[in-house]
Amino acid sequence: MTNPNETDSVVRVRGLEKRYGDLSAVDGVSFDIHRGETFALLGPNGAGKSTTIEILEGYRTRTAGEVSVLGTDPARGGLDWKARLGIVLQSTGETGNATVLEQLRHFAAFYPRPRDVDEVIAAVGLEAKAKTRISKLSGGQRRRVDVALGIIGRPELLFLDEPTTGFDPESRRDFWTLIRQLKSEGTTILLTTHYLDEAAQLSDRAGVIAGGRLIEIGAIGEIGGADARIPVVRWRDASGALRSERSEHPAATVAAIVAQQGGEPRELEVIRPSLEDVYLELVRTHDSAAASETTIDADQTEVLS
Ligand SMILES: Nc1ncnc2c1ncn2[C@@H]1O[C@H](COP(=O)(O)OP(=O)(O)OP(=O)(O)O)[C@@H](O)[C@H]1O
Repeated sequence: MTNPNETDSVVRVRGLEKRYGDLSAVDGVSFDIHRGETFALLGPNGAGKSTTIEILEGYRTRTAGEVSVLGTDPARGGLDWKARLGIVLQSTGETGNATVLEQLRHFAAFYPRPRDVDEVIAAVGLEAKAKTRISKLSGGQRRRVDVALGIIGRPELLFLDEPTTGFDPESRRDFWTLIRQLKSEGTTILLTTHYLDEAAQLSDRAGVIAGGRLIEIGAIGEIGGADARIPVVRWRDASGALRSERSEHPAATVAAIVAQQGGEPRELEVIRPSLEDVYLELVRTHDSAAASETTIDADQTEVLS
């Protein structure tokens, strides 16, 4: 059956592969991003996130697979297509002699329907630095310039590759407000981040990529499956041993422990696994499966040789 949303896919990726020599950096990845949604691509260092994003942005060629971004193959995207994208690359690129205001005005002129430069400067919290040279800004402030440049063209699709690296906690919260505002205006967003709380706060859906493969995809609250979010009750029992039990009815479990121990259990806590807990478990399971596959391969090589 066809996915009813499939026709509304802003990004459509099927069987994407990227090899660097012998290394398979992206290995058969498929996913869609629907209009207006925020999709997080999560995964450990070297998983293949930036490679995937840069292929979608038209910055990297692919080895195999089909890709469509705003209805166009990025390998053949022209200037009109590029003007519909907003891109915040992983590395901080802006170091020039221009001031924040000059740089934004300069870039705004490339787009047919740019946002108001002063509004963008305010949105990224750089009013006090508008007339400062970018080379004199702190790392976190330069990152805000990157974000400002990414949104100045009023993009339909915004790529954010680790956008808040180097932000202080308050700036991250301000950034989240900005992203929510862009989302409410209908912007489709592809986000990569190592801050799982950020992904949980901002995204509608997420894909987890490890070793170049998509190991999980789904609604942000359902990643890892329903069981992954079952609360865990932890306590220290009468012998001093640390115990834990997953329970869909944690209050009843706690009551049973109290009854059994005849009093307040020591160090009692009820934890609802966060996206970070679920993500770490997924990646750990993937790593141990990949390690045992390697062992099996090595064993077979021995038998065959
Ligand atoms: N230009 C390149 N030439 C060779 N190998 C590369 C190149 N770019 C990336 N790789 C390799 O491809 C794999 C995927 O890299 P990629 O940058 O896509 O990972 P990532 O998921 O974005 O990681 P991070 O979270 O560290 O940014 C890594 O093993 C990396 O070393």
